[in-house]
Amino acid sequence: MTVKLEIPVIDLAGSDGAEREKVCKEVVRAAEEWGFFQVINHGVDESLMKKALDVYTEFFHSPLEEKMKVVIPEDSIEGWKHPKLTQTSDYLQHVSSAYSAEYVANSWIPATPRYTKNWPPSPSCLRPTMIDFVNAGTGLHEKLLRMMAEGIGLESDAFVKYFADPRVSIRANFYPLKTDGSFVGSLDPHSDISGTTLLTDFVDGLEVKKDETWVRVHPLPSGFVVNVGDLVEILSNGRFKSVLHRGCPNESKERLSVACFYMPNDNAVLAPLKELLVDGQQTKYKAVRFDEYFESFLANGNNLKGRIQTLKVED
Ligand SMILES: O=C(O)CCC(=O)C(=O)O
Ligand SMILES: [Fe+2]
Repeated sequence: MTVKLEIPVIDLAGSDGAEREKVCKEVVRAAEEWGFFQVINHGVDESLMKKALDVYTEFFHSPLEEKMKVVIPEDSIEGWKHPKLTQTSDYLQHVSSAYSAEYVANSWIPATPRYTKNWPPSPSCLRPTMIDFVNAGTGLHEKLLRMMAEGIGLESDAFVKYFADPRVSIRANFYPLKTDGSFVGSLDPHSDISGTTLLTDFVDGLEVKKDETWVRVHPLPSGFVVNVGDLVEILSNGRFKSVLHRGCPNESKERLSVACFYMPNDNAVLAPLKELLVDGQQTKYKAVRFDEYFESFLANGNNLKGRIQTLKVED
């Protein structure tokens, strides 16, 4: 008999009351064993999640001239990119070689001119929707990081304190339904550069590496798919896993995924938490400043787990 593997589903309904300790342990187990899980009853309004998918669906279906207004400029990674219809700048070359689906990526927090200038102007409800969405998403990221810390016996803010003045980015990936001869990209295997990532996605297509197999995720309509990013792997000294995953088109439906990345500010220095280096535990990662880690991502791309390997301390 083959056992069908599924990423864990965690109900957060009791997580602010008497059940908190139990739910924290479930989050910890999922972050250790899978690096991926789904959460339900997470407190983010389901209609806001649906609206976020709707505004991006409208964006991807808008005429080329509309999308070209926010095409990724030469010196940036923020904006819209289509692997066949847009140029790839030198700056983006390494990153985009591993990424071949049509996408739009923007940082929404902080809302400084560096980022706001390439926010899609249409549809007109995209900006207000996404501002609400990233604020709600930020609350959930913080909550999950607190639960991970509490679940391993640390102070609740042991992880979140590294994310003061965070950068919160959205990457919407579009996988149209393949009709004969038409181009449909996919997102090559990668780990995320974030602390944590929340994925909103109602159609199957995400696949997660578990040991040596690719496991397909079946997203629950009102749930978020959560994954541990490289930065939480580093902070937890490898206890929580930032695992490879890939985005595939669906065989019978158009598919859209909206990833919300929770990242620290540029100056944050990430290293395994001192509280975890007890009882002979050695540090497994070198300290790195977030802007430098991000630059290494731009310079080397997402070549599987290559990026985080550069920080590994030899045994
Ligand atoms: O589209 C997907 O299923 C994966 C999205 C993803 O992993 C990302 O945007 O980082
Ligand atoms: Fe990802």
